[in-house]
Amino acid sequence: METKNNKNITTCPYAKKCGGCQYQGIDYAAQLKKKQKEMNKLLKDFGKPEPIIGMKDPLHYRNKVHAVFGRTRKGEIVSGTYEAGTHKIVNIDECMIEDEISQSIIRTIRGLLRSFKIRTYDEDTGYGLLRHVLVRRGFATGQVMAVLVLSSPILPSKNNFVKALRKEHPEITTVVLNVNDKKTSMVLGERDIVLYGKGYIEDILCGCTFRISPQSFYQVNPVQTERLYQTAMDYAELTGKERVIDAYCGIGTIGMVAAKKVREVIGVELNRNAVKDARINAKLNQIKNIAFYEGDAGRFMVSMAEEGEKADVVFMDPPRSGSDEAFLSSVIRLAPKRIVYVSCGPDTLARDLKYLARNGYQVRKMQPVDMFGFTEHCEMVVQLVKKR
Ligand SMILES: C[S@@+](CC[C@H](N)C(=O)[O-])C[C@H]1O[C@@H](n2cnc3c(N)ncnc32)[C@H](O)[C@@H]1O
Repeated sequence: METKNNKNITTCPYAKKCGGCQYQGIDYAAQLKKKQKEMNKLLKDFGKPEPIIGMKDPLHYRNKVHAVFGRTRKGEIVSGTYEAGTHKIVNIDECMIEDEISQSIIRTIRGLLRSFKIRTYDEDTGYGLLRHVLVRRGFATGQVMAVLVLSSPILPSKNNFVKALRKEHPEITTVVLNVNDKKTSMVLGERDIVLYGKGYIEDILCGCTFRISPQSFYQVNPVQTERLYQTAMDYAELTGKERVIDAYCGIGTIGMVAAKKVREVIGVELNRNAVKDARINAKLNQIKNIAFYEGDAGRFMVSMAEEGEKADVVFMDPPRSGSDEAFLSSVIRLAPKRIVYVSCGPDTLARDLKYLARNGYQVRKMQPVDMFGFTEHCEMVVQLVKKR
């Protein structure tokens, strides 16, 4: 596989079965053109998006690698991804967009299973232990977290297993056992048991240090995330006096990057573990003008609007499904001067922009950022300003 930006890149051998990279075999410059065209078309009612910010190196950018484990009919242990639209596992040795160190950790785990007599989980029968492995690496800190998702809290010979794993990969700084004993397509269960290290990793973005727990959301492409957040800060036009809301805040990244430039930040997030990380992150970075609330962003905004609260700037970064009417209608009541909408779902972004444009906001700037090379996905940052 070629590693440079604009050369033709040979197609990944798993491309068809995996289905994760829709732009396989397409030159990176041509991928960017396709995304630009797509964004221009989708968002044409609101103006013309800026030229897309592409990656310097579009390979191995993902800091999070997930592999599902199972067996073939012949009893061979396999790990990789589900074949598109099925529950058949495609055994993957190498992926061109995932972090290489994390991939090699997953291969090592696959190799260790037999000698430790660890059975992979069978979805149909419910027997077996190892369901998934998730590896996350802090690109700036080098810290690595391996999460073993098991159907039971008991991993036989766990200390020796961790020792054998760390012997091959001394770069691993923490190992967590996640218990998922439900018949579900969700990867992670609710309970985490720390087998080694601190149970989380840290990474650095835009000069702030962030603690990331197994269950918390963290952007998968940290190099482009810095450019994304920088654009979001520029679009917020902060002067130091603002009261800012960071909605759908995850571990508090956007709010904390903004905190140095504003009077006060309020963050809201649904995931309890992410809120816990966010609060610790504020302390870690000695940021005192920020507070985090756990809950649904829509409900939180409704209650703020009912209490007659105001905000100067609202950052919103919802999941791919976008925001909801409770949230959007309350934002309108809070009447911020600017809304900075960060989106990984351009279709739902277009839907939500339509609502905001009908209710007193004007789209001023739109910046596509490529966070997901080789896939059809595109991240967007949009600046909306309140009409006079
Ligand atoms: C795309 S992530 C963005 C997180 C963060 N802004 C960042 O850049 O890392 C979306 C976040 O919204 C959270 N979320 C999903 N539904 C939510 C809801 N109804 N209310 C509040 N947060 C929600 C998710 O847990 C996730 O952390």
